[in-house]
Amino acid sequence: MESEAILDGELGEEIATRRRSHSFSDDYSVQKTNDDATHCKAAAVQLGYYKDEFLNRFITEDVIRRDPEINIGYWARVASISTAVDRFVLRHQGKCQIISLGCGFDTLYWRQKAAGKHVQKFVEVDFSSVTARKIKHIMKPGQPNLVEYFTEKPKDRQHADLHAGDYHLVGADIRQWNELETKLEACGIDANLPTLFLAECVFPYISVDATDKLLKELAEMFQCAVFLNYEQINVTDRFGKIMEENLEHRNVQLPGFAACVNEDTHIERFVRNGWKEVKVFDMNEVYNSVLNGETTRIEKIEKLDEMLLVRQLLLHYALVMAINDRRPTASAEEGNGHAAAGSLNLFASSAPSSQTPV
Ligand SMILES: C[S@@+](CC[C@H](N)C(=O)[O-])C[C@H]1O[C@@H](n2cnc3c(N)ncnc32)[C@H](O)[C@@H]1O
Repeated sequence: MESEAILDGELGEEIATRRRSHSFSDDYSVQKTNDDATHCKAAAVQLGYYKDEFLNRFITEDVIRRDPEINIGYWARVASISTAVDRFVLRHQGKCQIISLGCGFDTLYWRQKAAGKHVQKFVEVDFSSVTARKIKHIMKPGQPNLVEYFTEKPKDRQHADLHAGDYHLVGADIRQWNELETKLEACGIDANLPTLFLAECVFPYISVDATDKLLKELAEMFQCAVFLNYEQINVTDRFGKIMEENLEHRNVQLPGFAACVNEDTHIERFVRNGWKEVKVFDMNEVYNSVLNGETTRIEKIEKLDEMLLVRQLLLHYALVMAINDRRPTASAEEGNGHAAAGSLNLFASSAPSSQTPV
């Protein structure tokens, strides 16, 4: 029972209304973070940090130029996630599914398809107000035609859900497990198929309890899953505090920051919710190893001669990789599309594993 339900009469009604409007305004500010992320990515694309021919389809306003360290930060974010996703898809030869939680206007599905990389199902989830806007952009006329990439003609349900063969976009609050589970079922998700979950700058906006519940349910439901979580780390130092204050000025609360204190807090969150192996890669480490084939080009784009600010920014973001493989064949040799659990670390070949595997 909701706590306000035990207060009857006018007082109960007033408290209920105040609580609802507070939570709506918080959620609205959180949803706006998607616009910011989309615009920052577009600014990096415009300067040539990376290619994304699809992003413009989701932009309706002028893109403002950002500082070089922000552009590099966004490039590193997109490039590292794409690298990990590519390796997962290749390892499973496409016999897998991807579920992106808090997807915003991300274009990963189209970038993957344009590069000839297919998975059996690609599901994106966000608040229904965000997915409804994304659907409008997907369906509007113009080039490139986003609908052409789907394996089936799109069916739009209640303006916030879209089902189109290999692509699904659904509106759900990921803090509400029952709602999310129902939506995943409507997409025809197969809990026995290797599954990659993505959360790119999403969990900071969600309470640790709610994220715990979500991670636990996913670990129980899926037989073989990898979770890629990109978000802040080292948030209790001066830089981290400034980052938090900046967001709070925009009315964005960060209840999930408690799990972003250091590597241990990131690892513990997954472990206590049933994920078997967890690794944390801080973005400096990723920049120096996984991405080092491109960094010379990247640093030339805006003729960066001072890397201090970039380093400081990267020190405050991490890519967390968690694995949970409960298939009976999990310990078997790789083959027939069944990769062993330990080999699912998607940076294994290129990043030193200085973190303690769990
Ligand atoms: C900073 S944006 C990132 C968007 C996208 N992942 C990216 O990196 O471009 C955070 C996204 O998480 C979504 N989000 C936050 N809390 C959510 C929740 N409880 N349920 C569904 N989506 C949520 C927001 O609506 C927003 O689109």
